[in-house]
Amino acid sequence: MDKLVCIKDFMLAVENIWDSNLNAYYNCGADDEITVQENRDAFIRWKLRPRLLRGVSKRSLFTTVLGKPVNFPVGIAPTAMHQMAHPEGELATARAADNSGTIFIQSLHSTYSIEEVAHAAPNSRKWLQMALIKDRNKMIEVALRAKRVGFEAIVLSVDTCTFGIRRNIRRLPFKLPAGIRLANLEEDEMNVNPDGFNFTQHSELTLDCGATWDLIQFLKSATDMPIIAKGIQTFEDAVLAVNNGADAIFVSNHGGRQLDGVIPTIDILQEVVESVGEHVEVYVDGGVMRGSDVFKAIAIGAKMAFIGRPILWGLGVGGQEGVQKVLNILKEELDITMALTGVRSVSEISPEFVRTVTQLKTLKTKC
Ligand SMILES: Cc1cc2nc3c(=O)[nH]c(=O)nc-3n(C[C@H](O)[C@H](O)[C@H](O)COP(=O)(O)O)c2cc1C
Ligand SMILES: CCCCCCC(=O)C(=O)O
Repeated sequence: MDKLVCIKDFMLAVENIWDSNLNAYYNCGADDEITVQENRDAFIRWKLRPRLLRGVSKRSLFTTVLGKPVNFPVGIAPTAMHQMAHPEGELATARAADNSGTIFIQSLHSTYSIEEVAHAAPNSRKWLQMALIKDRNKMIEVALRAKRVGFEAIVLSVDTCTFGIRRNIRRLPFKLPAGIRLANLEEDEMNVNPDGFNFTQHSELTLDCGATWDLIQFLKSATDMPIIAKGIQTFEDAVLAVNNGADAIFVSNHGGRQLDGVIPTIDILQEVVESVGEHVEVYVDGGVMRGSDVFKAIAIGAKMAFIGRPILWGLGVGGQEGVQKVLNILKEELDITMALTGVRSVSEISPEFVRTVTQLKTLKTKC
């Protein structure tokens, strides 16, 4: 792993480790995968404005999220079925998050249970991702189990009432490797009938396209846990989520896996921060691959940036060590970006440090 010095190196390395099945599932996006690419391209359009000679020999990446500390503002977004990437699956991911001092969002569709993850990383910060499943009793039961073992919050994925069309996994078609089970959902169709697994069928059977905003208040009252609305892509929905009780907003397009052709997340962030940022924290994910991407997200107003695929690439390359290295790379890159832009702490990162290419063209300067 010594030769892997940036996140892109991990992305390329894992291609030779995973078979076509895993490469297709983990890396796919929806339809033409335009949004997958544009999430990345949009970061490139945002440019940095470094300020110089500002005495930055001592720097701190420490921040707080939902009132508690993290060592740096990069967390692990929920991604399903980590055991396909590495035998230690979510146990390795949670331990890496713990060692790095950041948050792990465990997917409801994980291959180790919430209790197993809590046991592996008892003192770490953990949130549980909840899907829009039809069975409300199950939703509450799993959330309360998570609360009992120390999960702090529920991340409700409001963008997934069905799965987007992921052509590459249809073409194969994707097959679940033997022995992979959804550990939190014993009676799930996938566990009962693993050979017949098919994403479209699975979403029709288990997910609820009838869900509405009152689900946030329902989940909050039933669990008495903070609810984070994940998948928000407009300021209108950010306001609705907050008015319906959301404690934080997570700007995400699911890494381009749901609706293709949407606005890249980094470009939506500003309108969401302007509409609800005074009341709740705002997080973002989608295409974050460099410490400078994290810096840009924080400058626009995010409290934290999250990463999905890079964690799976780290897991595939080297289990816990691989995930830790991915997190360390982003941490170091963010630190160097801070030094070179002239900021000493995460709280000093502000909108004055970024401009979009379009803003630069219209900018009036005077001396
Ligand atoms: C393989 C894979 C599985 C995912 N599983 C989930 C999931 O179970 N729940 C969820 O809310 N989001 C899921 N996501 C979306 C991620 O949480 C996140 O929004 C996305 O990966 C961010 O983009 P990035 O991969 O470019 O960092 C998944 C993404 C990938 C790539
Ligand atoms: C039966 C497992 C389905 C999990 C889907 C996870 C997900 O959201 C994804 O994008 O893939």
